[in-house]
Amino acid sequence: MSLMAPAAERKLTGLVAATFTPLTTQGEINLKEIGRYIDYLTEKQGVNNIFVNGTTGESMSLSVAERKILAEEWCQKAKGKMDQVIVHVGCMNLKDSQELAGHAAQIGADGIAVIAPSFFKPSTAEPLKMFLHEVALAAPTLPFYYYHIPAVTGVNVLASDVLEGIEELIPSFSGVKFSGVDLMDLGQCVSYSQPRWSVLYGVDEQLLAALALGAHGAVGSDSSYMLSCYRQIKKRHYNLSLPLHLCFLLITGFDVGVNKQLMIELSGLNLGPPRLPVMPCPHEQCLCIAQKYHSIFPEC
Ligand SMILES: CC(=O)N[C@@H]([C@@H](O)[C@H](O)[C@H](O)CO)[C@@H](O)CC(=O)C(=O)O
Repeated sequence: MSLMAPAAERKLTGLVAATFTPLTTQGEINLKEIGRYIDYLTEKQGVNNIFVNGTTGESMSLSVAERKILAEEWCQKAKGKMDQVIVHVGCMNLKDSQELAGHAAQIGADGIAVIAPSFFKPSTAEPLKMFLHEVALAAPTLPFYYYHIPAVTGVNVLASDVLEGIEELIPSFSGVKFSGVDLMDLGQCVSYSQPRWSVLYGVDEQLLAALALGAHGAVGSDSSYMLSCYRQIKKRHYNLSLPLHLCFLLITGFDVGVNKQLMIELSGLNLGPPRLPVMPCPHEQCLCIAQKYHSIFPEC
């Protein structure tokens, strides 16, 4: 019997790694690498919490069946090694999202996150909250996080408007993964946040500002390979190196393909290529980014 309190009683804080989805060179999901990935995160990066099948994990390019198999493998391999596994279950339609939410509950996930559907977009907070409510009903006891990422979804509804009154609609509501750049909206979310909620920031380039505004932690792809580095930065007061590194990445053209390749270079994991339409990173560009990374963080 586990002595750990149920996830609903464990507030999610700190740096949560958004994981990449390992694929084979033929583009099929590669379950074999997940155990090694978890060990790399716990042993080399000191990661305790993961966020799977999100943007970094290319969830929207995966089938529902693939997402289920992956979520199951992440949860199984994380047992006894990670504190919490949050599974992103948002899809373009309600039925698939509900199916994945119910599945996440069955496989012992510690929480679910849901993105706004972005083909038929909600134009105000109300229909979005109704959508989130319907998904939450499929897994009513699992901590529920709203995943706000307006630059990707094109859903320009303030996260703070979504949060207002949501605890009455979704009793399992546990916070927001805020991947927007509007720090005023983030601040509003923090001030509206209930004691057991987590406001987790997701734009790594602005993480320091978000923490200053009271965010309780972060969910980011960079935590997969930079967490040990963040600790060095904290120790040595290199506060500016982090945005510097990330800004360099952005200038050189940063997307999931580049990010995945950088993770492969730094971790040695076999993560394979991204799935179309995301293109793999040209080898030269990746070497150049890895070199820059090592020049800014020689000790990492
Ligand atoms: C659009 C995107 O991929 N954003 C990343 C960031 O960590 C991002 O890679 C970083 O800020 C560098 O731009 C995360 O917010 C994504 C994330 O947490 C997820 O996988 O769901």
